[in-house]
Amino acid sequence: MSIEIRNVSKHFGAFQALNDINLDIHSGELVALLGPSGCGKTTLLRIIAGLETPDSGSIAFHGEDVSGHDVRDRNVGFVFQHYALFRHMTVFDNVAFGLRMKPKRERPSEQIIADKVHELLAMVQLDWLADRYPEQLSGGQRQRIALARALAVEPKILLLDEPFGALDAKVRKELRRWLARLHEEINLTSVFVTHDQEEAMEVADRIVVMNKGVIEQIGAPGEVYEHPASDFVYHFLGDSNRLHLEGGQILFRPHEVLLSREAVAEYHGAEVRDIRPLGAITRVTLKVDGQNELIEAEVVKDHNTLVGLERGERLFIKPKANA
Ligand SMILES: Nc1ncnc2c1ncn2[C@@H]1O[C@H](COP(=O)(O)OP(=O)(O)OP(=O)(O)O)[C@@H](O)[C@H]1O
Repeated sequence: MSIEIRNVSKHFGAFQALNDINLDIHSGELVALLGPSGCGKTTLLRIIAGLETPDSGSIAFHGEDVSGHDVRDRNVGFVFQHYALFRHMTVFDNVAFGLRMKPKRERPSEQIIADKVHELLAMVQLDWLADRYPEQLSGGQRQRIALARALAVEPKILLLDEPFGALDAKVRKELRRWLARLHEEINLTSVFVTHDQEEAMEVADRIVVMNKGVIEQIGAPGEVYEHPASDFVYHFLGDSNRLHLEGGQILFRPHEVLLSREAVAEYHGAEVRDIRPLGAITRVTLKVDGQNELIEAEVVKDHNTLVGLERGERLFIKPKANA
């Protein structure tokens, strides 16, 4: 099911949270809304869900205007960061909840509900936890159960608001990959809010970069990273360095740098301030002559300039030509 967002604006008092948002999300797509805190991501997600009403503009699902439809009639699933499971219910009952709440005419039999719940729990690979209570689960397990619960009513659209925000880095990574795989298996349209560019790059088919209530850029992860439409997008999508030159400046990413132990024409002399091995790469912090802003260079850990390198030594650097 596709989602068409047309000229959506939203104020909270004098504050404009969304300013004339236009966005088409294709059927089966996994789209990330990415931007800094307060840029309006959650507000847009809530408007898609029907939890919030825009001041102007419309939302259509597959061409049908749903602006006037109540949240219950939109058939969307949610997974929100703090959208807790019901504490007094087992995992099984949590996942069954949405089906049991259906009006009597549409409600499946208990047997069909049980089959469906076990199928969903198997899909999130947690069927063995069916009889547990939420407090007996880890954070990552709870998020997967929340996802199973959201999927139980077979929504055509799934909305995720920082679903992995509260988890530690390793579990987040596992869950992200798992979500991307799951998304390929069941043909859902999903919109995913995050302020973490790595999360958006890793999971999404397309990224919508937002800032101060407007969309700065829409594109595939590689596209927005390689061809940022604005300085804001460039800075938001990854670490960046600024080298001041006579009559201008160059922006470049930490990996877009050439290093040398010897002075070379067009290279800039710099003092090594810090050397951080980060696994496969090593980050070197440099103070370039004549500028106070530090530069971070990232090179493979066995790069020849790193051999025996110590703080305080001199290196020579040059941003790569395509930077
Ligand atoms: N109900 C409300 N009343 C007043 N202001 C609100 C309300 N909801 C949101 N806002 C404001 O609108 C702006 C956008 O909020 P929103 O939650 O959409 O941001 P966000 O991009 O999701 O940020 P975060 O990443 O911090 O969740 C914020 O400045 C927020 O304070």
